[in-house]
Amino acid sequence: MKILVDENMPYARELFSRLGDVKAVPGRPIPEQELNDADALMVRSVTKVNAQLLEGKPVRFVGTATAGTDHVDDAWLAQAGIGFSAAPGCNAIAVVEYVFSALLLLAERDGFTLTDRTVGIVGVGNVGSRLQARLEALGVRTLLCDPPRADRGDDGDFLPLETLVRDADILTFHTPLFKDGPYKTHHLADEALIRSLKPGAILINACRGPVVDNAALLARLEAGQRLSVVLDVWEPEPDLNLALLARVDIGTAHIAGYTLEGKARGTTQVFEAFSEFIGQRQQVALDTLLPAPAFGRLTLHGPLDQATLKSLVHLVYDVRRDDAPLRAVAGQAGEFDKLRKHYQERREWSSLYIQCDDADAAALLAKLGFNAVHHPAR
Ligand SMILES: NC(=O)C1=CN([C@@H]2O[C@H](COP(=O)(O)OP(=O)(O)OC[C@H]3O[C@@H](n4cnc5c(N)ncnc54)[C@H](O)[C@@H]3O)[C@@H](O)[C@H]2O)C=CC1
Ligand SMILES: O=C(O)C(=O)[C@H](O)COP(=O)(O)O
Repeated sequence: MKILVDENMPYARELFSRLGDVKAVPGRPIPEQELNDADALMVRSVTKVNAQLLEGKPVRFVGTATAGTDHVDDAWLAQAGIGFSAAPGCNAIAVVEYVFSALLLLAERDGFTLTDRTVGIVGVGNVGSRLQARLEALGVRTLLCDPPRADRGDDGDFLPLETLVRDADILTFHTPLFKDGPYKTHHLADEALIRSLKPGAILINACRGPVVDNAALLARLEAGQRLSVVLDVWEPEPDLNLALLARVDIGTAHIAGYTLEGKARGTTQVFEAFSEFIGQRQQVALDTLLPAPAFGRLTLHGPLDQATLKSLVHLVYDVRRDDAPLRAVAGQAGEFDKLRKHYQERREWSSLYIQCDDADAAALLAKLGFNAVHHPAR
């Protein structure tokens, strides 16, 4: 059995070779001749999976090691009898930590305290709900918008998008990309929405580029609207608008979800789904795959304030590490994808073991997702 895997999928060769012959290939563009004798295809978000790619090919299963599935025509796969699995939630923690890294940076630069700000979260799924939990643990007020969940009667105080636009100081988008339908998210942040944001607001998009109308955003920034912007995703990718990149406060190459843990979870989730699909069910413990992190352990003396939290967060991941390289190469053919392919290892906060002599600091850091314990000073 031949299993084609995207070369940007850590641990794929190691895992899938338990089930068949593995060939690693680029995802954009994917070498289509490799599909002529492939039984299974494991992709990431850069590969469009549809009839045009797979009609008449022997592929019986497609896995995508991603949370988003807008690159996959799952309705066509279903009618063609091709099995399909995504990796919901695999990189949600990574995206949350990206957002925190950006917010703590802007807070220090602009001299504000996060607990004095209200954060509007649009899309309260795997990413949005974890972001809400961590912000609330820190004492930050959140406002939530998720019409599909509200319509399903899920627990939660879901508000109309207009309320978030009116009341939030920070508006962050974590929805799928729906091009149409009752919950359409394409250009959800349009000119009118952007214009209505509070003066000095922060707009974050770490879901899919077209959820924010990039041309309208650029026009508002060029018109002098007081707005800070964090963009991890662009309209379009990989050929983002250079004028927009020059105007945003933080700009990165669609790497918010790129922790090693997040990517490894993506690979293991599709591996487990495929093993089940072929009747050879296997499960993988993530910690058997991951290497030891660069920072093992540290001691925190005294209480946790915002500046200390920023130091800890940025010790693990500082978003500037990804902003500068994008600005350096944007506009050069192939460089956006190269940044993503050769991504420097990044870990999650849980990889940092922190001994705190202050019990409240330990409890808060643990709630935020660090591996923190209280260890009284002697
Ligand atoms: N930048 C990156 O590296 C990453 C980007 N993503 C993107 O972020 C999206 C969200 O990720 P997850 O939270 O894991 O997905 P999820 O599917 O768990 O959550 C999405 C939430 O958005 C809600 N939603 C759908 N339509 C909406 C609308 N019109 N208005 C408001 N809410 C709406 C859904 O009901 C759901 O609760 C993914 O679909 C993916 O496109 C995800 C991971 C990494
Ligand atoms: O999971 C998702 O959805 C994402 O956006 C991924 O983090 C994107 O990574 P690639 O699949 O494009 O490598």
